[in-house]
Amino acid sequence: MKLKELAGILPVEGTFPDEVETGGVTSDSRRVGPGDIFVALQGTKVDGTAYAADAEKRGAAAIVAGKDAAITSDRVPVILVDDPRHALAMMAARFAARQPETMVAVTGTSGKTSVAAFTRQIWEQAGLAAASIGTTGVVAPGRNEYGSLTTPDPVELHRLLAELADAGVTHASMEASSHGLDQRRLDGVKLAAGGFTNLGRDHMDYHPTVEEYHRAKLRLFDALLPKGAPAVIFADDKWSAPTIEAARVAGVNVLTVGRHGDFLQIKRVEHGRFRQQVEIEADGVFYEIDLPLAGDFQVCNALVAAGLAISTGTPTAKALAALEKLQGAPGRLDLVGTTAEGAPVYVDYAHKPDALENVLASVRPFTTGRVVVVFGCGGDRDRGKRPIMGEIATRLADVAIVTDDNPRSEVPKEIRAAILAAAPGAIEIGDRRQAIREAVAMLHAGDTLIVAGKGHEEGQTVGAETLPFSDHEEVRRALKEHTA
Ligand SMILES: CC(=O)N[C@H]1[C@@H](OP(=O)(O)OP(=O)(O)OC[C@H]2O[C@@H](n3ccc(=O)[nH]c3=O)[C@H](O)[C@@H]2O)O[C@H](CO)[C@@H](O)[C@@H]1O[C@H](C)C(=O)N[C@@H](C)C(=O)N[C@H](CCC(=O)O)C(=O)O
Ligand SMILES: Nc1ncnc2c1ncn2[C@@H]1O[C@H](COP(=O)(O)OP(=O)(O)OP(=O)(O)O)[C@@H](O)[C@H]1O
Ligand SMILES: N[C@H](CCC[C@H](N)C(=O)O)C(=O)O
Ligand SMILES: [Mg+2]
Repeated sequence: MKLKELAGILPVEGTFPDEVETGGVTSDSRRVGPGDIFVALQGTKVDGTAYAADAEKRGAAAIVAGKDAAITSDRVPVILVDDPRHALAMMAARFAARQPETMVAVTGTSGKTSVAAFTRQIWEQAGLAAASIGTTGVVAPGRNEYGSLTTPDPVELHRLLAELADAGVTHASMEASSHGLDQRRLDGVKLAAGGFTNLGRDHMDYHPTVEEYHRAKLRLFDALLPKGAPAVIFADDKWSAPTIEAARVAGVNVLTVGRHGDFLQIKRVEHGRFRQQVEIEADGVFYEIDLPLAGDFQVCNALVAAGLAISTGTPTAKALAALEKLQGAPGRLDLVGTTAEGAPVYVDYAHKPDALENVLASVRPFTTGRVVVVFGCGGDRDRGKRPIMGEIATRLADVAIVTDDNPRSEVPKEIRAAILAAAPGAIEIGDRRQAIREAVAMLHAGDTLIVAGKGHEEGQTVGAETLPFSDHEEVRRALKEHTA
């Protein structure tokens, strides 16, 4: 592609020789090949402008950087723009030039992975070639692979979307993380609809205030969705009202779901350990749904997913009927087994306060005995959430066991101490395997155990090393020992 064809994204018209030919775009100098455009980003760790010379040496055809960058070159054009991350994403979209026709994105503190997976499953049941992209990776026909970020970097994302389109995928759902939205990773993706689940404390090590965190999430509605596009918003969260308000101001078509929802309204829920009965009203028609998932929050996720599918063309009755066959996303209130006396053991991904609060509250209605929780907090992550999660665990569980969850470079005992400071009566067992074993061993009939924080993860990161570790496997092993 000629550099001048990128006018509109880059201010190149008339400034550079027409013959500058470009082959692709990257923000990583180490990946620059001859003819690529290198975009120098101001990162959170290093300043990408420091690598411009390196990129030039590797054959970059042009360098793009922020307005205040001090880069000069005698050999290649240096183009300064207001927002280099946006320019990177838009160029990546232009080079890829294709994506699945119908794409939706969901944001919120909790529930994104579940909603993305559920939307894909509803489409699949409607006979469509569908994909989902998020924390648990990419799932598409004949493809199921793990990825490292919830919202991939734009160059990788647009490459992936082109691959999916080439493979015949017509519908794709993806997670829009606040980092992804803030860093413009989704810019250039043509979205047909957007979803919002909830907002709570998360990533306070990245976003200075919760308002700025909310602002980042709102980019989905005011910067990415076209005017008039459906915005499916869960109506029962404490952040629903400001979200609905902001989405209306942005000019998108707000469709609310939940107990206070207008588009899909929950009339009644009967909670069970393995499934729940839900009555929904949509456009004056009542639907009885036998949802094969536990946890009130899964009703929210299922409805946001149904809303996204319906608003992008799946008939309401079909989308709601599909909810009866949903499979939970791996590690999200995932029933691994029961003790001989019938006490269920779930593996869950709650690693932030609101998620922990929700998951513990959601098992209470069907727990006649004690709610037992095993959890920890990750190292090198938001330290402020530790006492908050300690308080939640002791308030909502009858037995709280504090253990390790990816201590990374921190001293594990100090992380545990920060949780325990707000968790009087909690039991401390640093070794996660032992913690799970002891929790399973103490279960009686009527109890429920939740092993929270790791969900689908398959490792425990201690220092710089990630040791293989799976909560699923540990629970299975402990259940076997317990019943032997
Ligand atoms: C804090 C954060 O979000 N960082 C992301 C960000 O990196 P950065 O721009 O800060 O990178 P940096 O290391 O400071 O480097 C600056 C620039 O110099 C370039 N560079 C660097 C070295 C070199 O030799 N040459 C060179 O060109 C880098 O490629 C980069 O463009 O942009 C990169 C490309 O998109 C991401 O890979 C990277 O994610 C890191 C790995 C990460 O851990 N991110 C997490 C926190 C994250 O994004 N999580 C969210 C939410 C998770 C959830 O709650 O579900 C997610 O979407 O996954
Ligand atoms: N709608 C919801 N409301 C509150 N908590 C939820 C909701 N959905 C899921 N959770 C809790 O959050 C955990 C993570 O769910 P999920 O992976 O679907 O969310 P996510 O937004 O993708 O999270 P992450 O940002 O960590 O990837 C679940 O295991 C559960 O504990
Ligand atoms: N995407 C999140 C996941 C955290 C999961 C939890 N197990 C932890 O390690 O804190 C992060 O990397 O911060
Ligand atoms: Mg996720």
